[in-house]
Amino acid sequence: MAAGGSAGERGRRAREQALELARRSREAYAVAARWEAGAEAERVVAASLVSLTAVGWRLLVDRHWPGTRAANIDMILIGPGGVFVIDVKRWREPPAVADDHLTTGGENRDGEVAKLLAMTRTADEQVASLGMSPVALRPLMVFAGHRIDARLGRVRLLGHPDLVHALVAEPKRLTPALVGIVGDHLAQVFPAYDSAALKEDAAAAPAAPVEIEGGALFQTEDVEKAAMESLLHAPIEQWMTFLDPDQVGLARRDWSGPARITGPAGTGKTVVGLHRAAHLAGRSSGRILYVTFVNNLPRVQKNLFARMASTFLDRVEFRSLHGWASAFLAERGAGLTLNPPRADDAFSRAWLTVGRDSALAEIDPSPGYWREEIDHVIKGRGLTSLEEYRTVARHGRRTALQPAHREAAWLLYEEYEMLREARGVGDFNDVLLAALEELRERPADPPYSAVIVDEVQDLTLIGVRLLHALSGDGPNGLLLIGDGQQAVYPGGFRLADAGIAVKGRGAVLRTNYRNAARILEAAMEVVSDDPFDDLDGPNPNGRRAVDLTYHEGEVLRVDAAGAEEHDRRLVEAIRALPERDGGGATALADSVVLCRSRREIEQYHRLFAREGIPVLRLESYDGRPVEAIKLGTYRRAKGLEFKNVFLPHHDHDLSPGLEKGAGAAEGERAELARRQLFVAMTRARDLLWLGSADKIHEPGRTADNTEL
Ligand SMILES: Nc1ncnc2c1ncn2[C@@H]1O[C@H](COP(=O)(O)OP(=O)(O)OP(=O)(O)O)[C@@H](O)[C@H]1O
Repeated sequence: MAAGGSAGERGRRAREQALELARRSREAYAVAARWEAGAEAERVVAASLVSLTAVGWRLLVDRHWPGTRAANIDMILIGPGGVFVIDVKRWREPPAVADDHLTTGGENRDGEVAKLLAMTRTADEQVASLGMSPVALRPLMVFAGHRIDARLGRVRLLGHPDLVHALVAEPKRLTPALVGIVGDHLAQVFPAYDSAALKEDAAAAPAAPVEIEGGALFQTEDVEKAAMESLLHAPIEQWMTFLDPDQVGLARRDWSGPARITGPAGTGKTVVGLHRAAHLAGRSSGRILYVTFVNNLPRVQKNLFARMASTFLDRVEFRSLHGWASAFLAERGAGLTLNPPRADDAFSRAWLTVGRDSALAEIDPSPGYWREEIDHVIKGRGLTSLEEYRTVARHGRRTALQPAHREAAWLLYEEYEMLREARGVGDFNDVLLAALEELRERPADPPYSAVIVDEVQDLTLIGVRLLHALSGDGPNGLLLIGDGQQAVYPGGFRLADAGIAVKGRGAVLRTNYRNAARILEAAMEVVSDDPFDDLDGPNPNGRRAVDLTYHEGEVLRVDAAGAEEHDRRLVEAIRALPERDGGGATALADSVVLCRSRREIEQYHRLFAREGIPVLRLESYDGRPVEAIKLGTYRRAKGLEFKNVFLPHHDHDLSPGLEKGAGAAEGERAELARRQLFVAMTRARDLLWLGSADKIHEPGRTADNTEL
């Protein structure tokens, strides 16, 4: 069901709200008449805002600006749509916005914008102490007697006829109780200059309704339309406005150089990253790059950001690392033909020629292990000579290599490079290497004022170097967010290898806001014995201290006698979702089936098609609700979350045979498989369905694990 009830119900509520506002506007006009003896136009502005108090808003008028001797803030408006710091302007000539400047009658008025922004920053401090993010606080310039609806950076500019419906249309951020709490707090810290000037509640004023000269304060139909629009949007989630004190502190902190945020799964790292992007966008006019490894995540993050801080949407670029690097190279006219299948083919040939029968087979006879060695260790670290490779610490790779193995691996790498170049194609690492070279020769223009990297643990060293080259070491320039326990690619590095120093600029989040306790416990069980690497060193203990925010949840384990029964029970469980969700018809929208391989995905896609269950592949998912079950790989699910998560054959890669008596390389593979499963399990908020079958159809391993 769409947000806010049925269409008929929404329409009725929107109409009621508009009529109530129109009725109250007459009373408000009378109140404003006593407050503002000045011009008619100003009285109308005041009356428009006072009338909003009839539908849950609170108005503070003529407040003292703390920290100044005599300055005042015209008004502060607190309501369902957030908090607005208001400056009322009575200009003879209409306001105009062009090229990021405010003018009137050809005169520049940027100084007044700067003053309003400075006032807003004081209010930012105050709301932050309540755990409220500055994204919910907006500077608003209202123009008496003129029409305008524009933005200038963070500042919204509205003419009085556009005022009421623009505010009513704002998505819902604050509940009535929160309007009260925030209003009381702000009333205290911004004391009234002359409290007798205007009663905050127009209803309490003993004024008789009067007819307003020149007609109504606003068009009732416009307000009705705006109220409808607001009701159509789902209310903004709580974390988009309120954070815990640690999170607010991190989002607003001033860092003198590169910084780093870590924390176990679901502790709000991305939430902080998004709020920080908004905070930085509000403080400078530069562009901000928000980058992550997985391809579809930027779309999801962009949509979240659009809901929580639409004002800054055009200032923050959400990109995947490879997407950004490819576009950057294309922009510079640097020709590199990215062709992963042909690069794979070059690798297969190289393996057959110099790998398969070499010393490498003693360690691991499967080419996949060595492809990863090249992708993540040799090329991924930008090594250029065997000498370098001989001594490099292969963080995160558990298998020790003798000199003969390193020599053989290097030979394989050189053969691969030769064959790849002969084909005239590049792989994903080549894109990053070329972008880094290009950037070192000709820096980005204009440069980014900040680069925020999410899920940094999935990047190769070259990827991190590239982003560091983009951001530099300046204050608040680079923020690395991630969690080594969720690394789903082998081979790591230390920040020192990338030349990045974060000493004294690191923080750890510890409160899990996502998973129900049972789900987190089941996930932790999988990795509790595995040490993991976090960019600044090894972490010996897989079981980490996490505070939980309590909510109900369930882990459903299904042990089927065979693959057929397993799949039948999976389909049954998916069909039972609406009932579980109390008859809700949108259960599929917040549910996902995650698989270990692409082949398994194809298999389940066919099954769901046969069963008439609508499917949306994660490649096409952008975070907006669609009434279809999502389907994707564990890796593709990085950074996402769903109410219900189904993991068919979840334990297939964890069979004890794989760990016991097997070589170190297989042990390493099993550890990686456990970590990937951990990531998949921690995507679930309320329901985690874990399927296993005694005799299953072997879906096979994909040779290519790349998820780009
Ligand atoms: N302050 C908060 N109040 C309420 N909910 C919150 C808060 N912070 C985060 N959340 C919730 O927790 C969820 C997880 O947050 P987020 O995705 O930022 O975690 P994460 O640490 O990046 O997770 P992961 O590393 O597993 O991807 C969010 O989607 C949000 O619903």
